[in-house]
Amino acid sequence: MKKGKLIVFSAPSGAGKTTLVKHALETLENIKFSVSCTTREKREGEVDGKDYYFLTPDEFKAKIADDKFVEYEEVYRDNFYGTLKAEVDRITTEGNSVIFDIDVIGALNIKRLYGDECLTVFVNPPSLETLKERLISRNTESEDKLKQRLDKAGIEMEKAAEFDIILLNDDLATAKEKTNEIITDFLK
Ligand SMILES: Nc1nc2c(ncn2[C@@H]2O[C@H](COP(=O)(O)OP(=O)(O)O)[C@@H](O)[C@H]2O)c(=O)[nH]1
Ligand SMILES: Nc1ncnc2c1ncn2[C@@H]1O[C@H](COP(=O)(O)OP(=O)(O)O)[C@@H](O)[C@H]1O
Repeated sequence: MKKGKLIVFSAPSGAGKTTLVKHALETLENIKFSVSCTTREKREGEVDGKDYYFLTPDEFKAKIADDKFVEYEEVYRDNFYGTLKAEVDRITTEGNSVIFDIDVIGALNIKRLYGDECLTVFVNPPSLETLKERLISRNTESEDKLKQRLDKAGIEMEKAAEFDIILLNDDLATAKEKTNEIITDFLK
């Protein structure tokens, strides 16, 4: 059986990567989502084991000590996020490809580990102003968390050139179409 490949979507918070990754998962075959571990609080509508594995900081640290992660990061102050080795192995050995929604540093680390078997896609918002509007309209973050995410966005956008592909998410329908085209081409 052909082993699956890895497709990593990354972007500043609010750029739309979760929306685009969900669309790809709903409309394309043979790709599965790499469910990450996180210590952040569950948002309304999120499901443990589907959106994330929600862990306590102690549970997360135990997994670090047991060397269970391909990569992990302290993404925003006090919050850990990480990709489990077992998650990637399970999906690829089934013959499926893995799609990730992870931060910029994590994405570039995965690329370094998997090379040509991995495609990195940076989702670019049309502007920082639009990014802010999208984050406010998503209505998931407190004032303090919103600021953390916007502060980090500028630094993340400087890393865009290190990705294989930069995808503009302006008109949503166009970006969804482009997302599926990029993935289909890579998996050919
Ligand atoms: N390095 C790394 N980053 C992750 C992982 N899972 C999620 N992230 C990133 O952590 C950041 C925060 O994610 P989240 O709290 O869901 O907020 P959102 O990006 O605003 O929807 C985003 O950039 C995610 O892509 C992971 O396993 N590893
Ligand atoms: N092209 C777009 N135009 C307008 N709103 C969008 C677009 N893409 C995503 N959104 C909205 O912006 C918000 C942030 O998108 P989300 O996918 O959660 O971003 P991320 O996962 O990158 O943080 C959501 O409310 C989403 O519905």
